[in-house]
Amino acid sequence: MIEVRYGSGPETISRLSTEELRATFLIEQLFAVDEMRLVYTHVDRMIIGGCRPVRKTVEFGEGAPIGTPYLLSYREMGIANLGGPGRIEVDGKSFDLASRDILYVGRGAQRLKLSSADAANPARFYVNSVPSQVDYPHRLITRDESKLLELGSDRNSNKRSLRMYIHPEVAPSALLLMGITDLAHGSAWNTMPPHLHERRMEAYVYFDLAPEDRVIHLMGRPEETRHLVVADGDAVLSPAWSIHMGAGTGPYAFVWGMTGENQEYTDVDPVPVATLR
Ligand SMILES: O=C(O)C(=O)C[C@H](O)C(=O)CO
Ligand SMILES: [Zn+2]
Repeated sequence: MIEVRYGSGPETISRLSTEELRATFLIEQLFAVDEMRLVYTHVDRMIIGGCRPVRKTVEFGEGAPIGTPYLLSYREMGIANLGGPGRIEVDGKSFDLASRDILYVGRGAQRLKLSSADAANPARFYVNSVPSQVDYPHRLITRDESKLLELGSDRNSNKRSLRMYIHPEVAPSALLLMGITDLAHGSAWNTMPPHLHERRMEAYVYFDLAPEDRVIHLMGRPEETRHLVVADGDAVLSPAWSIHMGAGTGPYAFVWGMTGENQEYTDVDPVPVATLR
């Protein structure tokens, strides 16, 4: 079984109730204990998943739910570890992931096994997978190997460190991009100025949020924004027509993943804040 999200067009967003908006664009509490939860989205066919192996090794990779021999017969995948140290075995080859490392899994992988080094401090694995017709080797990308961009300012409460992991300048892939952004202490706003990228969709998962805190995530057309109130471990879908930005009531970080026509991180149209409605 795989959950399916069909998404929605920009013309319907103003008619959706809060619950409908959440059911369409928000994936709540993604990180299931001892099982891989996978959500198949029809937003550029990105599959989003999450898992916390605590008492056992979690295995996945079957293709039946998506009609292919294996899940990754025609797909590539990024798996970020957002928790304690963990291990991923891909067809018998082991990769040890520290917190904030990302594993790139190339097309053709068949069986994946996920485990935690310490059940008291379990790994938290976050998955983005997109269609691929190219073979790139599996590759562990450590936090130190990622490309760091320091963004924002204290004045705008949007200081943050953006790290690119699956990106042409760091680790090649067919069409997946993936990275992690950390807000600086005292800053609240991510993705400022907001932007659109007509040629790519995007997904965020927010993490390292205290249980009592929330991120107010803004989405929608610039001239008609909506908001989603998001908790730790929730993922948000951002179709190509939607802005994506947010402010937290406390410290947080998020993983961003993208796919579409290109991998040009700078192929974006900034939207001046003053034009938002
Ligand atoms: O805080 C940011 O800025 C981001 O992390 C932006 C995302 O990477 C993004 O929206 C890429 O298109
Ligand atoms: Zn973006």
